[in-house]
Amino acid sequence: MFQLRSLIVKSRAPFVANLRVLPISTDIYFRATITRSRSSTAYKKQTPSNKKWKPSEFHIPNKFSTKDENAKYSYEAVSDFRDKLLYSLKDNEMYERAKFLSVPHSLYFSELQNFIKLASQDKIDSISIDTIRDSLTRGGEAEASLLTMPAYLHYLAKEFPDRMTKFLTTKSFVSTENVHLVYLNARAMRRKIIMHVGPTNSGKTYSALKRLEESFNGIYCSPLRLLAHEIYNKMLSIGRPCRLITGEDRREPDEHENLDEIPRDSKNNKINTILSCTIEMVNCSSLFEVGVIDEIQMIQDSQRGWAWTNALLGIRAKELHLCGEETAIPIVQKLLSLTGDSIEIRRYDRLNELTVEETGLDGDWSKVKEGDCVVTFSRKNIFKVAKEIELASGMKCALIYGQLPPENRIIQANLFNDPNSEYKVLVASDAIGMGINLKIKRIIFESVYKFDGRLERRLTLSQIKQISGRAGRYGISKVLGLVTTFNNSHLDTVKEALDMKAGAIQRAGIFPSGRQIYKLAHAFPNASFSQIVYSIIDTYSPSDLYFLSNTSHLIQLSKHLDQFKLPKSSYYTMMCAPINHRNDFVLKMAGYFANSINNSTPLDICEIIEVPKGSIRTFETLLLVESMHRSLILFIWLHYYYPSIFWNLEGALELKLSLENFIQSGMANHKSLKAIEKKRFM
Ligand SMILES: Nc1ncnc2c1ncn2[C@@H]1O[C@H](COP(=O)(O)OP(=O)(O)OP(=O)(O)O)[C@@H](O)[C@H]1O
Repeated sequence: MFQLRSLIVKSRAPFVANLRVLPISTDIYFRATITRSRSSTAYKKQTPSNKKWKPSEFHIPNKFSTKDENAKYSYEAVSDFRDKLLYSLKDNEMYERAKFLSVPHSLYFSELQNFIKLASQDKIDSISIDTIRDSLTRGGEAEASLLTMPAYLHYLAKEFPDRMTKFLTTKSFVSTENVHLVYLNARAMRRKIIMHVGPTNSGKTYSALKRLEESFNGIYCSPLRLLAHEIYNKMLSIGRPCRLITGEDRREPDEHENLDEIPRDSKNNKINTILSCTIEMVNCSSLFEVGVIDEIQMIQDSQRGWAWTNALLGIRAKELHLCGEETAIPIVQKLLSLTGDSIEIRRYDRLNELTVEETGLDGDWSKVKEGDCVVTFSRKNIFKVAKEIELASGMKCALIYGQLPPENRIIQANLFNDPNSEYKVLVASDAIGMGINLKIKRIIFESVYKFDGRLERRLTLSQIKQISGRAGRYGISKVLGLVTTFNNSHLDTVKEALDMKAGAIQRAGIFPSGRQIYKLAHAFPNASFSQIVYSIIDTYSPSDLYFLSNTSHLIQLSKHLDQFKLPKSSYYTMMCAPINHRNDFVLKMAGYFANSINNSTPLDICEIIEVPKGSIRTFETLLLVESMHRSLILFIWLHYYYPSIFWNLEGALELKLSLENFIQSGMANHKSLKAIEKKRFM
């Protein structure tokens, strides 16, 4: 656990002492790994006759398949899956979850063997061997248990309904039937949906935005903060009053416009504006003439897909434009067949050709040229690669990565786009993978594998297409787009991905709604935050149309916040708040903020965080300042929900600007940043 320095955090701040003692267990859900190995004979002995279980399936597939593209299957993990399931379901923590839903002890343990036998014979409706096997190999017992526990409880409810009444009541609260009817205001209208589909750089968003510009009032939903900022600035630049709402930033038109000159709605005298927001911040209550949802294929994203489902079902726009990949057509059609909205599909072709080069860079950074963007997948690698490129090629690199505040990303993007700047190369993470228009001539994949927190996974077809699509943007870059790889051996993977069609999307992500949380919190008045979260996960019924978005971050967050006895009314706010559960500093600050909510203690962030003196000399300081910035963003977010607790917004915004300037000074000097020994910062 790192120590906060008094230099950076004012020592009189009350939380400093607290922070040092808070136990943060990052391995609660990811501790289980696959350790036992089996010989192939043992594997054969255990393997049921089911033909799906072929050892060949458990190696990294050479070719992309639409079914599974990425998992590094471990054959050992599959061979003893019965033991693992039994072991994980017998775990006391698992039984506690069942107990919370009033499952009798005797029933829970007496039926376990039977359930596992049936599951291994693929005779349990709600779960297939394939899914259990996938999750065992991907995430170990902990992840598999997130799937098998609900399956087991559903099995018990089917076989012993009289003994599972509480489970059945809770299940009815989180039902996935008629999700579309939750949005009654949108259901009260017949919307016209126009779906713009095609490859990257084909002008889909351009066409939808043209319609938005002409509209009386409208909403643009972005997959990224940076893109929401880009559209906000674009609208202002053409004289359209625009609002911006992202998890961390809210801007109203009166900061930029003369209010008297702005056209007003004749009925309620409200200003007619365009709203540019990140998709999680979508407004489903106001009525818009035109709405635009960008990158609709993200509806299948395991973490964030729910936000696209929510926007698609909930936006109250007479005309709703969806931009994205062709693969999203089936799921959109299925959902719209329920809502009764009309749909028109417009197809687009790529405006600029995209070519994969004949060879990679052969592992040689001196082959990098002006206008290249090198894509790599960790913050640590971004700095390392940039340094190597600057040494090998003599060209300066701009850097863009996920943790960098959007304001700093914009500065870096502008430095790269400006032909007169000395920054000729961009080194970026996949944060540039969607929508953003950068003057990139060639994309270079430093690797085609990305660590997802547990395993190195090959990039998906969609990721490779999206990232490659940043090269040769029509109207910005005058040349055709080029793509290559740092390692020659990765080139075929990229070629293959760009030639392949991704499979159709069949299911949309969903996430517990505020209403469900409210109902459950009332049904279980003494329950902790994590018990409420588990009760949703455990009673969720699989559906052909929806899947429950990845909840592991929510579990970790809720367990952490359990220590602070949050009021129930805050559960949903904290669930949606911008809290990166992998960032210890932010997680601790979230706990501290939760404490303030619990005690109704007013908090001035300027009393807690201050900009460090001097300059950034180490990666650690840069990361710490980035984490402080993220905590500040969380504070600002909470201000909008609890203004009397999280007060002094003006001071917080000033501090935000100072931190961004400080970060910028570190970025300008990134080549001379040093690492101190603690690697965990990176
Ligand atoms: N008709 C047009 N006239 C001028 N510029 C255009 C036109 N159509 C597209 N562009 C420009 O081409 C680039 C790519 O367009 P756009 O962002 O709409 O592509 P897209 O299909 O949405 O791609 P992606 O999915 O990669 O975001 C943008 O810079 C856009 O401004």
